[in-house]
Amino acid sequence: MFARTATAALRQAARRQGAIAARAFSTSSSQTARSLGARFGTAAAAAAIATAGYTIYSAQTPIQADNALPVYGAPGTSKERTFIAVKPDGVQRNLVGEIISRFERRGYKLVGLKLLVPPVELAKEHYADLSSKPFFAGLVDYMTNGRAPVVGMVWEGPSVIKQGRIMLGATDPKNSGTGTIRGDFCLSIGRNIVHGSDSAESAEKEISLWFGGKGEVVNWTSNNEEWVISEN
Ligand SMILES: Nc1ncnc2c1ncn2[C@@H]1O[C@H](COP(=O)(O)OP(=O)(O)OP(=O)(O)O)[C@@H](O)[C@H]1O
Repeated sequence: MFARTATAALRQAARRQGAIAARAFSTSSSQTARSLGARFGTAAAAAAIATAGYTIYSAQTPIQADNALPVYGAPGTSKERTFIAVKPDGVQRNLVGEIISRFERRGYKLVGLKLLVPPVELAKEHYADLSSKPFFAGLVDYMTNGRAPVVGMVWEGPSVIKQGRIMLGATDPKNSGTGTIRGDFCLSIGRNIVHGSDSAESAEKEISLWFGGKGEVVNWTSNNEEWVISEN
């Protein structure tokens, strides 16, 4: 679907510029998208498909450029960031919208979002601290076997690392309180539907690992920020 969207954007840009008659843009490869963008000029280059997990990079100027801010944000400030993932069981169970909605309604800002089947090496690196556990192989397979993708997200806001973990609930749903995501939707530790960074160090590692590509995290200003974040 993303490939079709990008292709449509390229077609539209080409028509606007009166550049080249419409052609059959049937491919979705990033290389082709980029070369089409180059051929059709700046406007068409606004849509290009990258190889990693159907991420779409916009060539338009970011809404608010903040080049000094690393992708993992600034822990301890209102620009603190955490990595939250909806695991394959959460995607299968149609809980992506519910989970996004909880973070949005709390007031946190979505600054990174992607849908992907993670490569085995990525999952192994993500869970490297669990590599000696008996469930490690099963955990990596469940995350990477492609029976459903993972939705990776970066959320930003004050105390989002700690509060994100509270919103998720205890790792084992048997111990998760009602009102938490796991407490409301899960029964088993092997199918606990979400992941959240557990410290500033984890957030830095995980955001860099999952969203390290150029432009994958977007700095932007929410119009209602002053209504959500203030010490008066
Ligand atoms: N005993 C277990 N049996 C099966 N799977 C487990 C077990 N313990 C942990 N897991 C899986 O490994 C994941 C990572 O475990 P960890 O101890 O790091 O907890 P967590 O940080 O709360 O979880 P996550 O990293 O997914 O947010 C768990 O979310 C769960 O999916």
